Amino acid sequence: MKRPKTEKTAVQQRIDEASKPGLRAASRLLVLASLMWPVQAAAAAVLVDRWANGEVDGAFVAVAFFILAGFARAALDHRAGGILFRTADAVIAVERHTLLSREARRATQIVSSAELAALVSQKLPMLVPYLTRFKPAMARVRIVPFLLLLIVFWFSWIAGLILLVAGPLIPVFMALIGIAAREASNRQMVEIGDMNRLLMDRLSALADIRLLDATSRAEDDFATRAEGLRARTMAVLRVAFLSSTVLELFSAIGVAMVAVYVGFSLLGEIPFGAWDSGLTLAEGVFLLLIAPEFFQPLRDMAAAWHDRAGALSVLDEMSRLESTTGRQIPGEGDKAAVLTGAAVVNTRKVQVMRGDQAVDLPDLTLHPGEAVALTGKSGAGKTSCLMALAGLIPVENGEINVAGVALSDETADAWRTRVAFIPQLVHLPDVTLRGFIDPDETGVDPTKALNAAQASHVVAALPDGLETRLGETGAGVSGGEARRLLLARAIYRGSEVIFADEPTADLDADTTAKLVEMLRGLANRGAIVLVATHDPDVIGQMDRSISVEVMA
Ligand SMILES: Nc1ncnc2c1ncn2[C@@H]1O[C@H](COP(=O)(O)OP(=O)(O)OP(=O)(O)O)[C@@H](O)[C@H]1O
Repeated sequence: MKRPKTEKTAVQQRIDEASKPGLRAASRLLVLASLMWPVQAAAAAVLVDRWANGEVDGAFVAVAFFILAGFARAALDHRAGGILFRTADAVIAVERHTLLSREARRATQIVSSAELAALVSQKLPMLVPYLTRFKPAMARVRIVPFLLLLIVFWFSWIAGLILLVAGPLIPVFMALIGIAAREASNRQMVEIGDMNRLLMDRLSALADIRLLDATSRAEDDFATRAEGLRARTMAVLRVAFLSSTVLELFSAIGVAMVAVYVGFSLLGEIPFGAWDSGLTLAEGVFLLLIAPEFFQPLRDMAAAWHDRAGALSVLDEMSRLESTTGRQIPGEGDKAAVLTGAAVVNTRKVQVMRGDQAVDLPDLTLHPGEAVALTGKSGAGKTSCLMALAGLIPVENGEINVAGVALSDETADAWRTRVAFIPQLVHLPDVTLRGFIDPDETGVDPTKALNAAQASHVVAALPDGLETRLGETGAGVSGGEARRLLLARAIYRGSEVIFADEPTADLDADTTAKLVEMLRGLANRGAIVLVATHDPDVIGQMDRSISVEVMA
């Protein structure tokens, strides 16, 4: 009865499918390359035989065969290697893109960004040795040893029998070791993710750690984690070394036994084993050269065995992530057909989910040219409302209409091109300020927009002005300055709709007044300006206000 195979996950099936043509082509070339060795072995055997008999006839032909087959083997290996690496790179590029675009669209993140970074940058590349070493080694194991066994049996049933007994022991032991390898790799993968999460967490809290005088505790945490990772990595290496040792042992015993048989047979001590009168010198040399090659595909497979275990752990993690469904940000995060309607915004009985909490949004209609304040108690749902209107969180119930169409997966991308969203906490990418304000590289001077957003002095204070790199590794700017830079970008790009979340928080009265004047100016020029705020002065200067109420 056939044993049921372990179900392949969707990720595994997709990767198998995508890598199949490349792997198939490369495996054919590799099998062909392996079969060059019997040609070389035959040429070497003829050469030794002629030399022992003092004949030179045909020696040059044998040498030529040996060299030509060697070149053919190297060329085939080289070509196969190229195909394999190109295939693996392409598969990983697609998987990385799929993974990042899916996780970027999640409304609620299910893994930390540190774990995701570890998966994308450290774990995904572990599929390369799986695709370039393990898979082709498996393909060769299925063909080459059997063909070589046939050849060996043709000359001697004893040599054939030795290989037949020693060969299968290797896969049996590898399968046993494989279980341990899989578990060790799983534990190592978890540890890599945990280490990255701890690193990100502690780095983002460096100032707090110093303030709380907890530096040595943080160091101890790291030391413990690093020790854990070291132990897990050593466990993987132990399994890898153990598998290599087992394999080397069996292949050495197999080759030695063939050598002993050939030696004694040539000395006439073992008169049986060959099909007729006994082995000739050429046949003996040929068998001696073939025996190690019989084990070579098995050795390659064993050397790549822990690559398989590592890759399967990565595939498991990818499958778990892929099978966890959840709410998604609407749209594809891609370019989309333009929405032609006037930028009127309208909501009806909209409810959004924030974590497990349902947040009800007020029914509202916004027209171009309006400056509106969004008010409400802290936690009432002002930020949620702005995000929903900008198409940054999905709608659970009700409907949002924008530019004459329902805000949906199909329309969200196009809508967002018309919207500028200014959050409370701005994440600045690691690009120059010029690149940040002008991502499409239009080359138009951003000075006017920066002046309008009260941000010109921010630029003046930066070491390289507009060419200063921002973001994590660049020059820092304050929260209020970052929001003004984002406003400058909205002005520069001519955004028709501006959703600003407490844009005047942390600003002095003078800057607040100028900023509000600027926002009013944008509305006067036809933009929709919706500002979430607690500031009564700001509320007073808007055309009207809409209140977000906490539902009972
Ligand atoms: N990422 C999140 N995950 C889970 N719950 C959230 C999340 N963001 C907000 N919430 C919850 O949703 C509710 C609305 O939050 P929201 O930030 O929209 O309120 P807000 O009116 O903007 O508050 P504030 O004036 O303090 O900024 C709050 O109860 C909040 O705890």
